[in-house]
Amino acid sequence: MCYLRSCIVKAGGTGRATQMGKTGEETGADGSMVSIADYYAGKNVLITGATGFMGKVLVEKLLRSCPEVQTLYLLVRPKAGQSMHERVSDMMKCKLFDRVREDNPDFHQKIVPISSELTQPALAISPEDVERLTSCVNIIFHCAATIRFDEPLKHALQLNVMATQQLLNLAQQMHHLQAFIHISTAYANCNRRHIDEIIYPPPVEPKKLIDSLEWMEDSIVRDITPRLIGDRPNTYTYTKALAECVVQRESSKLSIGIIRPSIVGASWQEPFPGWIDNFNGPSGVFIAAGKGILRTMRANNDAVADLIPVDVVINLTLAAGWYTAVHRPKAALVYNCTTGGINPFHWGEIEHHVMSSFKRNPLEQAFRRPNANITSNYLMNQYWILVSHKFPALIYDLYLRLSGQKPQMMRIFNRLHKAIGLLEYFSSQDWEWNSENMNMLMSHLSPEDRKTFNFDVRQLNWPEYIENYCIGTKKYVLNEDMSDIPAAKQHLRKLRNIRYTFNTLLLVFIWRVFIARSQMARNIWYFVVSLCFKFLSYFRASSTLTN
Ligand SMILES: CCCCCCCC/C=C\CCCCCCCC(=O)SCCNC(=O)CCNC(=O)[C@H](O)C(C)(C)COP(=O)(O)OP(=O)(O)OC[C@H]1O[C@@H](n2cnc3c(N)ncnc32)[C@H](O)[C@@H]1OP(=O)(O)O
Ligand SMILES: NC(=O)C1=CN([C@@H]2O[C@H](COP(=O)(O)OP(=O)(O)OC[C@H]3O[C@@H](n4cnc5c(N)ncnc54)[C@H](OP(=O)(O)O)[C@@H]3O)[C@@H](O)[C@H]2O)C=CC1
Repeated sequence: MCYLRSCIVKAGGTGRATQMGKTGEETGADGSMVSIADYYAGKNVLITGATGFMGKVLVEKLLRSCPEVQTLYLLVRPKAGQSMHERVSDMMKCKLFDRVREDNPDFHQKIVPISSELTQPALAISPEDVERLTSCVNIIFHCAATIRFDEPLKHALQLNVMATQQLLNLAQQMHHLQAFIHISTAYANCNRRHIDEIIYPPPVEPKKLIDSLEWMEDSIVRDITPRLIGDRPNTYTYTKALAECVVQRESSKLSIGIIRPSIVGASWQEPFPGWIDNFNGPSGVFIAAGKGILRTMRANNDAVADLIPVDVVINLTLAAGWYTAVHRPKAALVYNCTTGGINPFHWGEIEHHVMSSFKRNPLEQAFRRPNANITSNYLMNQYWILVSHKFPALIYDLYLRLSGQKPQMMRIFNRLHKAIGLLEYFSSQDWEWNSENMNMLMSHLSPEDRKTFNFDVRQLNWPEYIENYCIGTKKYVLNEDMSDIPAAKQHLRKLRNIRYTFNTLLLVFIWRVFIARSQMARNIWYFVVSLCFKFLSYFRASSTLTN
């Protein structure tokens, strides 16, 4: 991590290294503010994290709604045996880009991948590429991050904090840079209940932490991590808070905007409703519930579920890029991008709508009928984990073993428990975010831009959104076909019949055991049977009389 320390020292030591590019294009010929699409026309944009969930949506929206944009430079690394070019070309083939492809089949010509590994010295960008970027980039969107909650602290620090610092260093060498937009998270300060659009003092001086961790063995870092992160739940929120501080320190040299989305979910409207491509956050929980695997989770029914659709976040991000470049605010502007204070929806309501949506549009080959319940009671949750997760998993694994297959259900449940254990912190409490800057930004948009770059979540209809979200997980995450819904419904009916049969057999068994042992149980049984007989004979007699 030696080079990382040097880059932070370097950044702190340099004077005003960058002359923020002047364009003279901020206002139209008549003195009015340029529209967002007009602003991006002819601009060169640098994007990190473009292969990720939000990065892809950002690239798509820029190409579709700002068709005159000059070039998108994407910092990408080779991964899983695929070269950077193969990765970008695969990305552009994905369904998300269908609308752009229709409008402009040659859109790929605007995309230039740049090889970069963000955890390496100088971001591992070649000198030629550095030259190219510093001479032409006008705006940077920094989306790359590790969003894993269980990331070892050193790695989270390298990617979320140090890579951000290195990118800021690069930004300062850019001759025509007008805005640097950093994607943070609304939970960077989740140790507070009320969160304003300001950058709070960091939990620790980032440079000091880097210096101290540099010489430490990974095992020691692991041991002291809980002490370091203190009242934050994971290394992710901790390092994102440090990153904000690092970004803010450059705000005298660069025009900076910081976007803080809450829990980013499937798209609301654009490019089509329900687009989602991963298991992160609530998506994995929805899928596990839809497959009938997840039956119980700790969450507060009445706590606000601060989900925000990905297209809303991206529209706000592009608008913030425009505003930052045009207005050049003196201090970094923070935009809390949340729904809770504007159009609240609660975890209890989410549970209800997710369940009813998966009943209407079931997933294929469900393990059990979808029926998940959330509870804030720890003991209750543990009870249901035992009865509804572990017991069925044991039985199913026994069945797999007996039929000569490898048992797998217990392993799946263990992973599920680990994942939901990490999410429960966020579903068991609520936060209040101030969103004045989001409102301020909206008030600066022309009516046309407000439509094209819509981030007005007051219009969001939650039940409809959740329905499209669930369908999106089915279609785009699990690649299931909607035409298979009748078969999936048939499968659910089969599962219901199996359950009824199993329950009946269990009841008869328990009763038989009970009856064999107790005279009182036998008496009750005869009494109930004779009552039924009497009722039946009365019913038959009265129906004969009426006829
Ligand atoms: C009825 C409903 C009721 C609702 C109740 C409430 C629900 C919601 C609750 C609360 C949501 C709150 C969320 C707060 C958010 C904060 C906001 C942000 O700022 S950041 C974003 C958040 N970040 C994360 O969500 C990362 C969380 N994930 C992780 O940290 C790790 O993934 C973890 C620890 C959960 C699991 O790690 P591993 O190493 O065990 O597993 P791995 O490799 O990540 O994935 C597991 C399996 O999933 C597949 N998988 C993962 N992503 C995939 C993809 N995109 N496509 C296909 N498969 C994928 C993988 O291939 C793997 O499957 P194979 O075992 O290999 O078969
Ligand atoms: N998803 C959410 O709910 C929320 C996300 N955010 C923030 O939004 C941003 C984007 O999140 P999201 O799109 O969901 O995350 P993803 O995990 O989907 O994407 C992360 C991106 O970062 C890139 N990346 C990671 N490590 C490196 C590396 N070493 N070198 C180069 N690139 C790297 C990934 O590239 P590769 O494909 O090569 O791995 C990928 O493109 C993050 O900053 C996150 O903190 C904020 C709030 C909520």
